[in-house]
Amino acid sequence: MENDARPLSIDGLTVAYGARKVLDGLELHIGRGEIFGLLGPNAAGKTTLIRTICGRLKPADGLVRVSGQTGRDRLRHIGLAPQEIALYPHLTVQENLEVFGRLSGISRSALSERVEWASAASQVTERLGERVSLLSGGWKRRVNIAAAILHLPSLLILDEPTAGVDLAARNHLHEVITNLSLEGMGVLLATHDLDQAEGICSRVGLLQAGKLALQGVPRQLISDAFADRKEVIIELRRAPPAAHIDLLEAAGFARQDGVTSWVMLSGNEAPQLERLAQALVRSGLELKEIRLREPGLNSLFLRVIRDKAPAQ
Ligand SMILES: Nc1ncnc2c1ncn2[C@@H]1O[C@H](COP(=O)(O)OP(=O)(O)OP(=O)(O)O)[C@@H](O)[C@H]1O
Repeated sequence: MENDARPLSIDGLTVAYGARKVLDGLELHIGRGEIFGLLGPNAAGKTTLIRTICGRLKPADGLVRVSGQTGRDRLRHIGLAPQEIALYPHLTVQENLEVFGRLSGISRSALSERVEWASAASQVTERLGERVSLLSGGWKRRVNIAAAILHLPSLLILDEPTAGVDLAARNHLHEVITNLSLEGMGVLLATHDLDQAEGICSRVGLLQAGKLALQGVPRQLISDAFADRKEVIIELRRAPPAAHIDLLEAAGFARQDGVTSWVMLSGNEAPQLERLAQALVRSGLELKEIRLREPGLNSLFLRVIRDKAPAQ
């Protein structure tokens, strides 16, 4: 697009470490007010993509534009809240924000107003006077975001913003992120948490083989893939022996977590849970529970990853 002023516009991005291409012709566009969920298994290249957007890796090919700017000019439009908390633990929240504000080039006269705005937007105002080392993980993550937005970026990049925080703190962070998007920021949210992505992202993409394999609105992607089909979940009392694993796999079940939880996508007909449970018990499986679940992003991405994985 000519004069593309969207918060993020990436065309044909290829990044390699030596001969190994990690990103291969990737396309990604994030509009104002959009929260884009960057998903992908370990080593898919999420960090590589973030480092390239932030100018820390040089692409072999392609163009990254942030608010229409390329090269180093784009960097001042980016706010990055890295996965590792990047704050001075012995300084107070206010002192941290002042230091980061000065480092990002905010003038002394504008600094206190910006600190006030960023701390209100990240909901940390009540903790401004506290030392960062005394804050819980959830509060630190919010201060991390406040530090990233002081210079009013158009693109906010969040790398696993809720890693290691409890549910209440996670919901609070979601509120902060959603409010920032409502102010017009484009948000790139890298996460392993598919429930989180489904809950707050306007669009998501699965990074696989150097490209965004699936991109779209979460609910739409799920209904396109599954229509009205449901997932049958079974929980076993103990790990099944090899013969039973073969039997489960032959019936269409795949492992969920560990070896006692299995999932199967139903056909278009409503599944007969009772009959299925009886058949499993007759074949010797120690069934603890059987239930239905609506498929979600988890189910979709597991399916894509499995389908594309090389045969063992
Ligand atoms: N500096 C480097 N030199 C060589 N290879 C690298 C380098 N950094 C990353 N890689 C490789 O590139 C691939 C992508 O790594 P990257 O860290 O971008 O993935 P990721 O999706 O962020 O993973 P995770 O979810 O585990 O953080 C991996 O196979 C990794 O081993």
